[in-house]
Formats: sequence, C-alpha cells, structure tokens
Amino acid sequence: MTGSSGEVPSSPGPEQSSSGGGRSTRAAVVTLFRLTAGHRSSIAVATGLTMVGSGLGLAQPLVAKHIVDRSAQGPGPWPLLLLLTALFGAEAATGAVGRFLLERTGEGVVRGLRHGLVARLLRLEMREYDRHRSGDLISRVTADTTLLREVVAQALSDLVSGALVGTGALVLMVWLDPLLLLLIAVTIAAASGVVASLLKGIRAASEHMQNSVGAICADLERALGALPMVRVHRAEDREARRIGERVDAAYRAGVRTAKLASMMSPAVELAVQGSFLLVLVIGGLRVNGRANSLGDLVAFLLYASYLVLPLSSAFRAVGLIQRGMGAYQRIEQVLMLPTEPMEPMEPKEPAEPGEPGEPGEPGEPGDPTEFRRSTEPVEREKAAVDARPSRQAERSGRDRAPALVLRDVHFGYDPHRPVLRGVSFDVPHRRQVALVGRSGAGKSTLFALVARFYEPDAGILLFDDRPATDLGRAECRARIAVVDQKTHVVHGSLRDNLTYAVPGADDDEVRRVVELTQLEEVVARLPGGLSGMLGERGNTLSGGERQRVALARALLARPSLLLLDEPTAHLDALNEAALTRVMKDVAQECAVLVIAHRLSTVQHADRIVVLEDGRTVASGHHEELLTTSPVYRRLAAGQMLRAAATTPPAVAVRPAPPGPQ
Ligand SMILES: Nc1ncnc2c1ncn2[C@@H]1O[C@H](COP(=O)(O)OP(=O)(O)OP(=O)(O)O)[C@@H](O)[C@H]1O
Repeated sequence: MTGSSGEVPSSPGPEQSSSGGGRSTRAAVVTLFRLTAGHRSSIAVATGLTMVGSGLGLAQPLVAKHIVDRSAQGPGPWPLLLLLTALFGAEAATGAVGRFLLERTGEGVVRGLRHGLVARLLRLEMREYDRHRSGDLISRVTADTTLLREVVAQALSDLVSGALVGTGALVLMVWLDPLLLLLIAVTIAAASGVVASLLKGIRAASEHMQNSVGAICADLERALGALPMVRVHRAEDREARRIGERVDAAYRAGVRTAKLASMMSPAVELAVQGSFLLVLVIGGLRVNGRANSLGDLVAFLLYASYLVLPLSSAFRAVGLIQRGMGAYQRIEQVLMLPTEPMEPMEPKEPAEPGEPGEPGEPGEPGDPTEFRRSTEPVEREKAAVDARPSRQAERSGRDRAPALVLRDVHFGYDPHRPVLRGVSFDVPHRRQVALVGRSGAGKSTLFALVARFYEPDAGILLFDDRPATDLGRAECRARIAVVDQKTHVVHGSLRDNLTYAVPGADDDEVRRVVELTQLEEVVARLPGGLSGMLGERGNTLSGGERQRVALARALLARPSLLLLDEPTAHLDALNEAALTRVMKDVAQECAVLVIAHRLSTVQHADRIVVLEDGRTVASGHHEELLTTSPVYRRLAAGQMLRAAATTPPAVAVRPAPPGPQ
C-alpha cells in the first residue's frame, strides 16, 4: 500500500512478501488445513461422502464396459443399464451433499477469521492505528476474507474430490492398461510444468490486487470522512483521480492475474485433449491388434476423463489457492499485530517506610518529583516503582488521596522525539484542575496517557493512590470519562449515544444528564425524542450539541475523574456560561481535569497547571500565576487564554512583574 508520508506500508512490499510469496503450494495447503481446524468433523463427513460418490463414479465405467461387451454378444443388458442409472443418481446425491458441507466449511472458516479480525482490530495497540490506514484495515475484513471464502469453499472441495477420484482412476487404469496410462502421465506432467511456472506470478499479482483494493477503501474513507473539506475546495475531481489511480492499479493487477490464470487453461486443455487423442489412437490400434477389448478401451477412456477432469480442476484450485494466499497474507499481518495488554502488570513490592527510595513530601529529599529520566528502561521502571507511596502512607492517606497523580511523566510517540519531558501534578477529588499551555505542548497527549492509550516511557500515574500499572487498563478506564475535541457521536439514536458507557441506564438517570447538559431542546426537536436517529457521526447535530451529547454521555457514567478537552470550544457565550456552571456542579461529584484555552474555564478552576515544552512549569490560581509565571502571563497576553465575555480583558493581559515560574 502506498500512503502519505510518515505512514508505514500496511502490507509488505514484494521483498517482504517473498518470504510468504515463496511459500510453496504445499505450504498453502498446510495453511488451509490449519484454517479448517474446528471444521474437521464436517470435512471428514464430506470426504466420506465424496469417497462414496467417487466409488460410485468409478464403478460406472466397469458397468459400461460390461454393457458394451455384452451388447456385442446379444440383446441390450437392461439390468446393467438400470444399475448404471442408479449408480449415477446415487453419485450425484452424495456429491451434492459433500460439496454443500465443504462450502459450509468455507463459510465457517471465513466467519471465524472475520470474528478474529474484528476482535483484533478493536483491541490493537494505539500506535498501530497511527501506523495503518483504517480503510485498508477494513478491507482485510471484507475484500480479503471474501476471496479466501472462494478458496476454501471451491478450491478445497475441488482438491479433495480431485485427489480421491484421481487416485481411484489411476489404480483402475494401471489395472486396465499401464501403457496407455504412461502416455497420459507424460502429457499431464508437461502441463503441470507449465502450471507450476505460472503459480508464483499469480500469487504476487493477486496480492498486489488486494493491496490496491485496500488502498481504494482507505482513500475513499479519507475523502468521505472529510467531505465538506473536499466540496469546499472543489477537490472532487482530484480525489476521484487519486482514487481512480488505485482503481487502475487494481485493474492492472487483476488483468495480470487473469492473464496468468488464462495461460494455465490452454495448458490444461491441451493436456486433456492430448491425452484423449493419444488414448483413442493408441488404444484403437491395440483393440485392432486384439491386445484389448472395445469395452476395455471405453472403460479406459472414461477413467481417463475421471482422472483428467478432476486434475484440471485441481490445477485451477491450486491457482485459486495461490490467489487466496495473497489475501490470507494480508489477513495474517493483522492477526499478528500487537493488541493492548489488558491485565495489570506484575505487581512489585512497594518500598517499605524508611527504605531508600521511599517518596517523601514534595520538595523534601525523596520527593518523587525529583525522579529524573533515565535512559535505562530497567532503571526507569525501578524508579517508577520507588515513586509509589508506601503502604503506610496509603493507609493513612487513603481518604485524601487524589483521584489522579502524575509523577515526572515522560513520553514520546517516537522514542527519539519526546513530547512529555517531566510532568507532575495532582487532581484531588471534587476539584477542578485546568491544564493550559501552547498548542503542541502535550495536553492531549497527557489525556491519552491518563486514558492509558499509551504507556509513559518513564514516571508514574496513580489512580486513588494505586499505580496505573497495577490496575489494568480496563479498571483505569472504568474510573474515567473523556470528552475530547472530536466529541464522538456515532450513528444511532440519541439514547444509544447517551447510554453508550452505561447501556442499562434508567430513564431518570438519562433525564438527569439531559437536564444537566441542557439537551432538552434537542430531545424535543428530534423526531422520536430520545429514540431519534442522529445520523452518521451525528451530522444532524450542531457542533455545540454534539459536545453536550458527549458531555452527557460522560456524566452518565458517573466517573471519578472527568477529562474534558476544551469543552467550551464550540459554544456561544450563553451556552459557555451554562456549561461552566455544569462543570462546577460536576466538580462537586468527581475530579475534573480540563484542558482550557479560555480564561472563563481557567478562572473557575481550583488549580491551573501550566505546561511548556512537555514540562509542568507552574501551578496555582489564575491571579497568582499572572504574577508568578511568565509562561502563564505570556499565554494570557498572547490570547491563548482568551478573555471570556464576562471577564474584563485587562485581567488577562495585565502586565505583571517577572517572577519565578
Ligand atoms: N498520534 C501521534 N503520533 C505522533 N505524534 C503525535 C501524535 N499526537 C500528537 N503528536 C505530537 O505530539 C505533540 C503534542 O501534541 P498534543 O496534541 O498533545 O498537543 P496539545 O497541547 O494538546 O495541542 P493543542 O492545544 O493544539 O490541541 C505535537 O507535536 C504533535 O505533533
């Protein structure tokens, strides 16, 4: 897949794929065998039925031989003709049931793969979503598995029945006329050589085609996800051209696959026709020379068709398997991607009181904030463990333990480019803490760490005095609710969206958060009220309404820590004032950590934490910081903290004497 700069290809290039691409057909069949684990009983029954069907089929030429030989001697042998008809009918019935079972197995295999893919795609490490394009990941669940279904359903049944019938026919042909069989074997060997030389190319072309289909999905998702931007910039043609290039690439790869596959067909047909001609000519001569009877020749010809036809479908099946392996390789890549570990990390004994490394009060020797970043991961981890409060401190301080504590947290998406370089602060229960800093200072990154989308490179996070690593991600997330800038609203009803975190919430609870976030008007306006549909990504709501829906959803979960990323960004002055009141109310129930760009939000906070260049450089009240922190003053003066309508701008820009940060 080609992507924009900075992306890593989500599918291996030719050199990477060669390890898999070089896999032999035997390896592909082994993969298919592995994929069908759990369906073995169906396959066994289907194989049994196919064997019965093959046996019935193989008996037919022998009966035909007797019919021909007997009819030369006298009147038509009716019982034998009836037997032939019965054999034919029974073969057709067993064949149909066997094929159905194999096709159902194909569907079952694909269903299993899709379940596995969906479960994996929803649980990947957050970094993997940064590295892959979502459209391409989606295409692996849809397009690639569809191709694989064809392979399992068709190729598997062709291979199983082909192998059984072919072996049976071979045995009987050796018995009838070994010389004629040798002639057929030579012809088929020549065709096999041609087919084998084409298989590798078919697999590579197929993989290329599936990659192009993945790129089409990814680019289409990109365009549809930003449709207003595309429209306003009149970029429909440009996007169509861009996606069209992917479509053309898929076409070229498809044509190449078809070309190689169609080169296989004449080789196979030549082998089929050639062997028939050889059997007819040489076999006819042998009948004339009285080496064989006419019945022998008829039976042999029938067996030849039984051998050659399944063989030709087996050749085609092998081609199909190679195409499917290209798709399976893409599926396998996703199945190998790392998922988030949900279990708590191994608990380590915290340091006992008085032991070296025990944390003391801030500013004292042993203050955990004094912990400095170490380049040694082991040392860093040890330092993080040492930064935990002692058990005694835990017991005595449980009641006043803050909802969240960050101690000297370091983090970078790229290890060579740190974003957070030492962040330490507390968020006490029933308090509102505001986080301010220039754009790119790392505020949203900090939220991502608190939500445990990423793990800090160094430092420690404590929830209610317990290290995040001891809690497990699910337990950490159960304590928090997040309203971020993207204010996610999903396709579904308003109620679905509000109760997303608490699907069983009762009507009173829902009404409470609707009132708190002043969504009554939206409920009254929507056809169907709470059951009214919100459309794709909530596009029937305004930005402010979406924000309030996201906030209501967060409040319904009754988190002990609420993370708000610019909650008033989309609101007018009236709504902003209302939401500020809501947040004050909410802060009575839980701890609130809010990323703020507006002075109005900051002024109501119990504490403001200033981030600069990935470090906490100051904390305190608004007035206090205006006098003590040059960074905060610059932020205020530079309109990063915009004065609210209710606030005299002079407060924000008032010059203050330089002081310590
Ligand atoms: N997923 C990511 N992968 C790599 N780098 C990222 C990622 N997300 C953010 N960054 C980088 O991390 C730095 C901090 O970004 P972050 O979004 O945390 O800043 P912020 O303080 O929230 O900014 P803003 O106020 O503009 O929202 C930026 O340089 C950004 O480019």
